[in-house]
Amino acid sequence: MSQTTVDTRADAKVRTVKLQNGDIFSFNSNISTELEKIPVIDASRIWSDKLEDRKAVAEEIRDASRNIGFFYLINHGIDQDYATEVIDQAKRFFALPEEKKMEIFTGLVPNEYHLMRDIDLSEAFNWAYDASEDPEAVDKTEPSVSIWPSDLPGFREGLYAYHTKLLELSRRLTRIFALALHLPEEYFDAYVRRPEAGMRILHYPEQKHSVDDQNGIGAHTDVECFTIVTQDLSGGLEVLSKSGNWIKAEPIEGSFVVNIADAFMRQTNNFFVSTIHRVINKSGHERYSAPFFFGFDRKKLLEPVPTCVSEENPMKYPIMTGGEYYAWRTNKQKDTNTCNDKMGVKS
Ligand SMILES: O=C(O)CCC(=O)C(=O)O
Ligand SMILES: [Fe+2]
Repeated sequence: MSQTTVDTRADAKVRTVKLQNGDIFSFNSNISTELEKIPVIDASRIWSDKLEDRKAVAEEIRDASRNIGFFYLINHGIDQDYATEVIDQAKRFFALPEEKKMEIFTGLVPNEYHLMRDIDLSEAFNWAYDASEDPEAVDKTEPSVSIWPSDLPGFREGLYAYHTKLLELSRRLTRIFALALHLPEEYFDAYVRRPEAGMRILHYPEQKHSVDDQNGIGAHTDVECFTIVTQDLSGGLEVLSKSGNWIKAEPIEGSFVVNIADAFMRQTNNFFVSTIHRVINKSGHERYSAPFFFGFDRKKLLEPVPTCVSEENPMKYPIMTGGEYYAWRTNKQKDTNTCNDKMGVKS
């Protein structure tokens, strides 16, 4: 996640948001609207044996990914019990005493307990890809890096049961994204044999302050290829549309909210858009969510997608591996003020 600075002073002429990658966006009002809608896509066809079905759903995903960078997936085929279990485990974890949670606070991202109450009103627990929980892992001996709370039986198991399902869905979605980019279906397969697949559970206490003074999570874009968000029924996720309005991503029971993230926007030469979003919990009660951040193998070169570059539209970014990009990006996050980096957009 890339946090931002938002200038929303009452006397500010234009409201702007500055992302960690240096990009500055303006928006009309800090108040969210339901006037624009995020597309709802029936995912049952991604599992169809018929290529025409998979291509049809890919076209819907293509439109959503380039126009708004966000869409809902319904009928995705993952049993609701997995999501319910993860939200229940989140409630159990965040209800632990502060000292207990701080035992696994590392100050590093990811793999940590993460307390953001000073800036944003939320707390998070992150965990990483684990080869032993990936039925398709290429190297089952790869050591696990996540840190787990002690004395919480069933916690790790409940989280990974869902994580493993989302991994399978994401590999399938990667194929659909290849079709969406008018490439052979297997085009990205080699990038996701050893994917990045961090996940987090989040707890947002009810927010009392105004949206100008506080957010659950401030305006940001995600870092990897795409994110799959499971949210409870509280509402609060908002998306900044191209027209400069904050659109509510209203909860749809049993659905996922999927959004394009920065690495995919970069690889598609800005054809897909990584859209700014935030969370404001004014629901009157606590909110829980579980985003899954899916990315390509850090060792692979993030080559430009061939259908997104041409002589008239050359690649806007230097080509680097996923690992180099991630290192540059996390460094950037530490220093919001440096915008002129050779690794960023070509001038
Ligand atoms: O809680 C949510 O609905 C989204 C959280 C999010 O955007 C993030 O963790 O990057
Ligand atoms: Fe996000």
